[in-house]
Amino acid sequence: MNTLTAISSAMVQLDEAAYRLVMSVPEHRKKYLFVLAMTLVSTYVARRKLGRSAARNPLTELVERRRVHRKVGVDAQFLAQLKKIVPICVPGVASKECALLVSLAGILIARTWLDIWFSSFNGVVVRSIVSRDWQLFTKNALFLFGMMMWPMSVVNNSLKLNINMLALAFRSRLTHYAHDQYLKAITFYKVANLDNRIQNADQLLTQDIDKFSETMTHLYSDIAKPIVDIGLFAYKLGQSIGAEAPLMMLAYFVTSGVVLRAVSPPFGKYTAIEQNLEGELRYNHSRIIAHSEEIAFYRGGEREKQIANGTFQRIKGHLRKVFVLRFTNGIIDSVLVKYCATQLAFFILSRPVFGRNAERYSKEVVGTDSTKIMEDYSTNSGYLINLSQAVGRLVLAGRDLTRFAGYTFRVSEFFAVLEDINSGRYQRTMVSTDPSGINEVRTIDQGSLDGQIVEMDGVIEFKNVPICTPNGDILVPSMSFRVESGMNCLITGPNGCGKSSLFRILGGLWPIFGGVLTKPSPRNMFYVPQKPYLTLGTLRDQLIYPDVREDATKAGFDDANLMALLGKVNLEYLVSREGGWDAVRDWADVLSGGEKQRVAMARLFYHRPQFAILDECTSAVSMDVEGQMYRYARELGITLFTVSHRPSLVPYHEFLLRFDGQGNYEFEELKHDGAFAFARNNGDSSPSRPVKMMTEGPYVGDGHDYFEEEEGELSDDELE
Ligand SMILES: Nc1ncnc2c1ncn2[C@@H]1O[C@H](COP(=O)(O)OP(=O)(O)OP(=O)(O)O)[C@@H](O)[C@H]1O
Repeated sequence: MNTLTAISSAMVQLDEAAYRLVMSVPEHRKKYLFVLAMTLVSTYVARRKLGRSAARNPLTELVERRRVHRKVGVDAQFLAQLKKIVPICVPGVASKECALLVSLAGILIARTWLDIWFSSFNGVVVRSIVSRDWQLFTKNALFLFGMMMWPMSVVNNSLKLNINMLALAFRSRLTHYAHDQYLKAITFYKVANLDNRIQNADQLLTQDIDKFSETMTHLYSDIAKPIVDIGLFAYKLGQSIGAEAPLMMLAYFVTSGVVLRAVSPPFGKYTAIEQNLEGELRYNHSRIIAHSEEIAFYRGGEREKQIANGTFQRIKGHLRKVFVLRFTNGIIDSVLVKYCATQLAFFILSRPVFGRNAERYSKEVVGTDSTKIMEDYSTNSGYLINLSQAVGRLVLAGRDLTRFAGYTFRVSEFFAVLEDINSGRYQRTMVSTDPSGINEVRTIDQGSLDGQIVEMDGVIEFKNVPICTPNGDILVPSMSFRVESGMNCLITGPNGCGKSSLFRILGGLWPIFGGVLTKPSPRNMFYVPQKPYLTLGTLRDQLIYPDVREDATKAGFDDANLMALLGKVNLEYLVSREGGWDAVRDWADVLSGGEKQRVAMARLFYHRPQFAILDECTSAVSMDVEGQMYRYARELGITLFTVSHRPSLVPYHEFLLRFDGQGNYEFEELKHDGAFAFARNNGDSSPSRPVKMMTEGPYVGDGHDYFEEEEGELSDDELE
């Protein structure tokens, strides 16, 4: 009993102290103002520092430049972005996400009801102890609580489960949407190569979408529950102490919320910068993994370390300053949201005893049973704590909202870029060469370009088509030539003259700025690059990529047919060496350079397109196997466009397209000797060749024929 009396008298004293403290605020005002002023000054200084260092750091500068007119915060732009993303997350009232949102709301209400129940239950238990009523105590503390612990436990854990499921459902919707848009046609290529607004698509597709979904779900519960709590606890408190109690508390929180909003730094913007910097570091490391062999040969570890450390240093600098900012901001938060609110709570709780109606309360409610004060104090403080926590969560949710605005900005910008690209528009920032140093942002709308594409089988024709980079830089002002099915064409020229660019235009990767390009549909054209792409999956998957096994079966290919194709590139041994067609390996590591190129050629034979673009794709293959592969391609009726500097390939081509690297080109028919005749006589079914020469611009040969000299092979002169 002594302990209980001590507790109860301590509480009364605490109340009195709180009352006196509140009453004596004018004396303390100076101290409060001093602490507040100091905190504001340090916040301001940290913000200034962060702003300055962000401007110094080149990557942040880039981010800033791109966002120069787009402040990230909780504003109209944020709402507009959210309005676009939310329908993706919740597609309709009949969706699973809507059901999860409703069930989450139900669980939140149940949780609030349990909190209310617990507050009054607690009061009764305290009273039963103070009044030494064993029966009342056992009935409540043991039996009633023993029963209620089950629903409380179930509700609390259901809340966690529902929140996780909802976040996963949002993430799933967003990820599928992003995959659909990003992996549609060749959008992923355009994001990386044509448009330069998105730097780290991988991070956006994984981490940012995940964070966005998680934050949105938590914000829903952190906003919806407090709102319900505020209504219910304010009502209960009003019933118990009087309407002025919840009103005072709410008025205080609104005021402190306004102050907090005014002094809080733009954490949303800092989150966006942080995400960009993190993406940069991840990119550094993924590059090291992808190019480990080259880096190892160069002994480039030290240099890569410098680059990675430099990026990490920028993250560290940024985070340090954000942490300091959070610290100073946290002080204001705690003082305003926690401690000042607690003072007010003490004052409110003392109202029944010290307030205007203290006498009436003492006579009518308490009477002779002073333990009633204890019960009311406990119950009311439970209500008040819940009310304060609810408001506190709501105020802090406001801060999370700015972080959420950062994720929303990144995700919505990504989706906007994907939408732009899918509707044929891309944007590039051109690095300025003029002294003003102002970089130009150029938007290119493919729909408004003059170039025209005509789809026709059996022919590839360039008619006055300029070879331009996506920047609009002209490599060849106007190009015209025609190649029909069966007429192989060899392309040569110095580095950087536009050979691959021609293919990128032909393959539809780059836009066509003018003229008319006639070509077969994409499925009748196939590209074989110098560094073959090997997919994740089995050995069979490497051969039939991008088909899957079912497609291969439908096309009449079983493992025996595939083995025959491997035979055409002398790779039959691969099946037994790697453990069968279903073996799954990291193919980029287990195959040698030449083997990779031969697998890529076998893939070409599997697809058997009308036209194939071979971009130095046999550079690592021995010449005898190379010849064998070229002959087989002709047998299959595949017309080849080959970029190569090897004269040994001349016999397999009928035309030569030479770039001079100055914007001129020459398209000429090759005259062959016996070597060519040999090649043609091996199953050549080409139609008669039109002899057509188109030369654009004043082509002046520079004496260099752009063929490498190969020992034991025919030189260009010999072929002529
Ligand atoms: N994505 C791009 N955006 C802008 N310009 C590019 C892009 N890719 C290449 N270029 C530019 O186009 C020019 C021609 O490049 P291309 O790859 O066509 O050369 P190439 O003739 O194939 O050279 P190489 O023999 O070295 O492979 C280069 O100067 C390069 O700077």
